[in-house]
Formats: sequence, structure tokens, C-alpha cells
Amino acid sequence: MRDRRYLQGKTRIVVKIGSSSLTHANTGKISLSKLERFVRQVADLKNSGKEVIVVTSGAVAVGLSALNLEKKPMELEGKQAVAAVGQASLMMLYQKLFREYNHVAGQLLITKDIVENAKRKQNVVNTFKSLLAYGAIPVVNENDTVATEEIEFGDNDTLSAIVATLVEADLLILLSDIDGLYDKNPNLHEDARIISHVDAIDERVEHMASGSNSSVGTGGMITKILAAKIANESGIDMVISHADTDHVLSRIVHGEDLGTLFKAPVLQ
Ligand SMILES: Nc1ncnc2c1ncn2[C@@H]1O[C@H](COP(=O)(O)OP(=O)(O)O)[C@@H](O)[C@H]1O
Ligand SMILES: N[C@@H](CCC(=O)OP(=O)(O)O)C(=O)O
Repeated sequence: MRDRRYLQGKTRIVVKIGSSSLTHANTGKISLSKLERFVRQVADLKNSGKEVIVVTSGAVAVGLSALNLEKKPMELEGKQAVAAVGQASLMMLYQKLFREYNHVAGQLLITKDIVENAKRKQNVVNTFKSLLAYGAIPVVNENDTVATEEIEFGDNDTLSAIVATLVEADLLILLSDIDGLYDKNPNLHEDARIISHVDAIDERVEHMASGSNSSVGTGGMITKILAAKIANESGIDMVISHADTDHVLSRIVHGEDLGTLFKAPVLQ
């Protein structure tokens, strides 16, 4: 087991939470207790002196409840409409819960391609910087009206890695419905074993991540590995852990051996 206590020195942390970690498994509807517990932990991390940026999925899940739908529409524009309704309600919930803990949340809806346009990228960076300077908590989701990759392929994972590079974070935490990367899909293989550390993302690691079999989340482990690559290449460490683990955020930041750590190579 590697010593992770150096993680205590991390000061700017991006936390991504997936749809499957914010919803009821049987109905796919938003779980208020899961959301509340997550917000409480983020607020506490912020109280401990860290800067925290949240990347949250869940717009489609909340939209389903709001529109009284049993399941996601098949067609893309239907999903976009559900996300549009859901995003507003999701953000209302974040605003309300953060306010209860004396924090202020600001919404950023972005698309991954902003990195290709220097001006737009700078605008986004400036907004992040300014929100952090005000002591607010940026809450990010993909703009599902403008870009459709997320609701088609469910990839807020790579979005969170891009956000981590934009804000020059020193740690990215992905909270999921699984406690880390296993050597094979644990939902299909009983003998799958968790990997505690990944020092280099090679073909072997990529092979471990087969598709997701969760009905709510959509990206699976492949997009998490991709996120680790993006983060690590910018010198940012990444941890995948289970959102249901008690006090998961503070325990990761205290250096407990939870989930999988993708350690960035030391940049020369
Ligand atoms: N090697 C692996 N290790 C862990 N999980 C895996 C692996 N391969 C596939 N998975 C699947 O990826 C899922 C996590 O992805 P996903 O459901 O998209 O979560 P989220 O909503 O948090 O983004 C796990 O529940 C599991 O079914
Ligand atoms: N923008 C979509 C993102 C969906 C998504 O990426 O889900 P996940 O695989 O759980 O991170 C939403 O908020 O529903």
C-alpha cells in the first residue's frame, strides 16, 4: 500500500459526481438524501480551507421526475428537453442545500470544445477565477442543449478533467457507483479485484475498463480512464471512489487508501 498522506497538501479540488450516485437505483429519480450528503461534504471540505469545484450530472434524472416520465426518451431532442427542465431544478436544489450550509453556488454550463477556442476558453477560465475569488462554489454540468455527447455517451468524466485543467486544480475526485477501478468489470466477474494505484495508463489499464452496465450512468469506466489521462498529463492526480462511502471526500483528502489513485507523473 502506498502512502497517500501527500494528498493532504492539495488545495484546489474538482469533485465530479455521476448520475448513478445521485439517484435511486430502482426508479432513476433524484435521491435527495444522496444529494444532501454530497453537498454537506463539499461544504465541509470548503470550510476546511480547500477550494472546491463541483461537476455534477443528474439533469436528465431530475428532469424525468419533474416531467413525470418513467424512463429517458429514446430520441436525442427528447433527452435534451428533459435535461433543460432537470438542470434548472437540479441547480435549485444545489443552491438551496449549499445555502443551508452557508455557501453560495454558481452555475456553469459548458461544452468540452471551448478548449478549441482561445477566447471562449479564457472567458470560462475568468468566470471560474472570479467565482473562486468570491468564495463561491462553481457547479458545472455539460450544456446539453449545445452539445449532445454527454447525454448520448454520458461523459461528464472527461468534462471534469478538462475543468480540472482549466482551473489548474491539483486533485480531481470522481465519485461513482463503484469503489474504484477493478482489473475487470466487477458486475460481470465475481473474482474482479480492485486496483489501489495506477502509475501509468497503458493498454492493460484501458483493457480493464469495459462498458458500463448501470442504467442511469452511461459513460462507464472507459471515460473515467480517459479523464485520468487528461488530468495526469496536466500533472493532476485523480481518485475514483464510491460516493456512498462515509465521509469519502475528507477521507480521500486526508490520504486514506480509498478507491483508485491515478498518480500524475512528476512534470519536469
Ligand atoms: N474495470 C472496471 N472497474 C470498475 N467498474 C467498471 C469496470 N468496467 C466497467 N465498469 C462499470 O462502470 C460503472 C461506473 O460507470 P457509470 O455507471 O457511468 O458511473 P457514473 O454515473 O458514476 O459516471 C460501474 O458501475 C461498472 O458497472
Ligand atoms: N449532462 C448530463 C450528463 C449525463 C452523464 O454524463 O452522466 P454520468 O455518466 O453519470 O456522469 C446530465 O446531467 O444528465
